[in-house]
Amino acid sequence: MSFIVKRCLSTSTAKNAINNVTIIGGGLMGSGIAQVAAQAGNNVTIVEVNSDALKKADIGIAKSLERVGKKLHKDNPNDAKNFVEQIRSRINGSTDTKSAVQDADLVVEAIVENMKVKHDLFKTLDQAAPQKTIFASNTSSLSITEISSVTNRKDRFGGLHFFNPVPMMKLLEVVRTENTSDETFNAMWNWGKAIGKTCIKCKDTPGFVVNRLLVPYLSEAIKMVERGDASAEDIDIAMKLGAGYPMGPLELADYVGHDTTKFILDGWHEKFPDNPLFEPTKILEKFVKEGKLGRKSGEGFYKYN
Ligand SMILES: CCCCCCCCCCCCCC(=O)CC(=O)SCCNC(=O)CCNC(=O)[C@H](O)C(C)(C)COP(=O)(O)OP(=O)(O)OC[C@H]1O[C@@H](n2cnc3c(N)ncnc32)[C@H](O)[C@@H]1OP(=O)(O)O
Ligand SMILES: NC(=O)C1=CN([C@@H]2O[C@H](COP(=O)(O)OP(=O)(O)OC[C@H]3O[C@@H](n4cnc5c(N)ncnc54)[C@H](O)[C@@H]3O)[C@@H](O)[C@H]2O)C=CC1
Repeated sequence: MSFIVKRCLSTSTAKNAINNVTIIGGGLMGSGIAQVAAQAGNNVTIVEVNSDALKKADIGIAKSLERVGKKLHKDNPNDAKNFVEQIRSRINGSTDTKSAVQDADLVVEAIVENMKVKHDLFKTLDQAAPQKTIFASNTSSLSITEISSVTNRKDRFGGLHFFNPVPMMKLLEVVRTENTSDETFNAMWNWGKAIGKTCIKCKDTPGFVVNRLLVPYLSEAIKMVERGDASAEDIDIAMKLGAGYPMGPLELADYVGHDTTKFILDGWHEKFPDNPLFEPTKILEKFVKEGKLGRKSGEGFYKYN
């Protein structure tokens, strides 16, 4: 009996199994997604625009894995080192989008938050990837239905929205459109669980669940600074000590990155022009113009070294 059960399980696992994962974009989010997939045993390929970007992703992943390795192997630095090397050996880098998806079971897109750029990418991916490949976007704020509209695999397309920093944040929003098939949704859901995330099911509505609530909150915090209602430091202290958040809203905005924040804001302003929450802000415009993108560039509301 147990043999039959096992055989049935392994057959269904094999059918929906996701082993080869290609992540497009190895920035803040893509490198974290690559790391957790590799930690779960997947063969991972990261696609970036050039070799410098791949190198940066590799360094970021190594640093994060060292933190995880130290925790897992507190008393044995050698085991910690082996852990890091073993996981890194499952991650390859490429600058050739087409060849990187040839054998992919799943492609997760984590490039800039811009519909046109995402459309250009998915047109290329749709031509290059085999029929079996599931496509997912990690978009924060764009419609998955609209992103998928340029492909011929709308049934094999969904959203996998991770949270920053990916290795630490337990949630994964699994987004299905009207066109996402049950098989695709189940494969994405099972993969999310297999890589250790707690999954929630979301419809393709603006901001899904978390960002529908988080964006107005961050937006109002930035407007409070702009109006001079309180300093960034005091607002952050207030929300940490008064509401129990691990980071204040301005620290969090620095953590997300102001280029991404501005992309989100501009996109929602275009979509909801009458909503004052999404009106352009001078602070964000200035930050992005000056290259002050937050933690990743060394300065935003705060300075980092
Ligand atoms: C006016 C208009 C404005 C428009 C505004 C529009 C705004 C739009 C923004 C929308 C944002 C969209 C983003 C999105 O789509 C969704 C998101 O991702 S939102 C972000 C969600 N993330 C959070 O909320 C993070 C909250 N912070 C935390 O949970 C903690 O602060 C954090 C875990 C990041 C760090 O913990 P902390 O105690 O503060 O610091 P430590 O450095 O001590 O770390 C604790 C612990 O964690 C380990 N660790 C941390 N980072 C990593 C890592 N990258 N890899 C591995 N391990 C990591 C660290 O080693 C520590 O472990 P110990 O065992 O405790 O030593
Ligand atoms: N920053 C955050 O906290 C979160 C961001 N997201 C979403 O994840 C996506 C990526 O965001 P981040 O990682 O923060 O951005 P990022 O700017 O850190 O990384 C994006 C990476 O994509 C690369 N890239 C751009 N075009 C590419 C292409 N055609 N092919 C290959 N690589 C390409 C860039 O070189 C860059 O390294 C966005 O859609 C964003 O909305 C989702 C959750 C949280």
